[in-house]
Amino acid sequence: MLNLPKDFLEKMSSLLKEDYDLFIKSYKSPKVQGIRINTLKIDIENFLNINPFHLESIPWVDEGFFFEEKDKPGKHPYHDAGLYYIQEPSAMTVGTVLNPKPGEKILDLCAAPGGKSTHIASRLQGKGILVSNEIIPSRAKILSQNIERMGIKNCIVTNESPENLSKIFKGYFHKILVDAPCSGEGMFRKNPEAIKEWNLKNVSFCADRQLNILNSAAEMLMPEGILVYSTCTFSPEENEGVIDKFLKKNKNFEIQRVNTYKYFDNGKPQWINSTNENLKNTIRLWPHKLKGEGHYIAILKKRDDNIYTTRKAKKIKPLKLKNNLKDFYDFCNNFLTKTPEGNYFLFGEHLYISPLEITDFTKLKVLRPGWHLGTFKKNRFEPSHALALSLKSTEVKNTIPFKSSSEEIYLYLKGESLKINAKKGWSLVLIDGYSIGWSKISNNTLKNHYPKGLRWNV
Ligand SMILES: C[S@@+](CC[C@H](N)C(=O)[O-])C[C@H]1O[C@@H](n2cnc3c(N)ncnc32)[C@H](O)[C@@H]1O
Repeated sequence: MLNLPKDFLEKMSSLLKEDYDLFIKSYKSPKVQGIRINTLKIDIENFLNINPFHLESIPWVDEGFFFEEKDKPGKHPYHDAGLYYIQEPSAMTVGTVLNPKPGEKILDLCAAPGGKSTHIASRLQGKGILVSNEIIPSRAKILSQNIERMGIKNCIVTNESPENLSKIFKGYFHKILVDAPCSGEGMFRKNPEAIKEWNLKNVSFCADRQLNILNSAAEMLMPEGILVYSTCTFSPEENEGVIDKFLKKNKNFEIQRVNTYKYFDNGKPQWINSTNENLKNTIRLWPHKLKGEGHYIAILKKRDDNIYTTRKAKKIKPLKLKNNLKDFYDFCNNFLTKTPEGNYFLFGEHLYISPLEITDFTKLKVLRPGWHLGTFKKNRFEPSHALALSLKSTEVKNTIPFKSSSEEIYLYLKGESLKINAKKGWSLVLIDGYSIGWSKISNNTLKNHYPKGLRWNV
């Protein structure tokens, strides 16, 4: 049994009353774990046909499945191929509640390590724009790697404060997710480290910070836009309390009912002595009521009051470096069945396609300005790992198909060269038909282009 703080236990006992014993009992059961199928790469039925794990459907998320501890999906090559994302089952609810639709412009304001962003991207199905932002640089890097691993093309990764972002993107987004930094009470079972950082002072610090983040988010939403707020904590101050304060200041927002599922609980206005009965239309997920950890989710809708207009942004500039593009076109003609098209954008020697119609990145810290296609080297173009992971086998001329049961796939992931009888040039390595990385063939040898930092060393 975890060593939970006394103040926390007293507070939960006074809030939960007769449910308290059940709640405490939930800390004796093991944490629940899930994978979410990346439908950008594989549909659910096809995944279930090749599934090597012991999976059970998560009833409230179409793409979600519980797995068993012994499965270790993080250590299977399918993970490296981006066929799924390991995500806590309650956390998967947030992407479902946001309900992204292809073509929408969506901001994930507190995005690292990327669970919800990768869910949003899979629902966008490559259409629309996702801006994934993370304020902490090291975490933003991990976010960017996860966006790459999942083969996402239409995402920009930024490393900014919500306040700075709001200066650039006024009234720009259809939907914004604020998955706020919180006191993490709902994750004590999954991440016991969070227990050490918990105290009542921190709860109130988190609540103030959450309100500031929400206020910045509100400015970036277009009229009729949807703002989803979520936390992984139980504390009413950080949940109903933050929403109540936000609504008092932002009169042009209203709560929208979250579709409930039989194991979800409703928000508790009585816990913050609020008269706003609409807070009951927000939801709480409890570890003693479902197979998942603690979460809180609210949907806020912005009324059309015409006070915000989309900022006039600079349009994408066409590329001037025609010679350099020739190497890219040569690569596409030789090795792809179709040239990727869109707003080409050069970031140093790196070629991207930006999903944004604006390029005013000068005032923003941008880690990934869009779909990374590759790098211009001397007299040649080298395709990127991001391009490999986003391509389907039918989109390239040459493939090296390995089975997940083969020895070769493990040798490839370890970065080894292999003797192989295949056509000269760039070839996409596949695992059971799904892209996992590049190789270059010459003299019947596969030169390994799996990124050095990702190679397996076991
Ligand atoms: C709950 S986590 C996000 C988890 C993520 N949405 C996911 O599903 O993988 C909250 C994130 O907010 C970031 N954060 C911390 N302070 C912040 C601030 N002042 N403004 C915005 N984000 C902040 C944290 O670094 C953290 O990565």
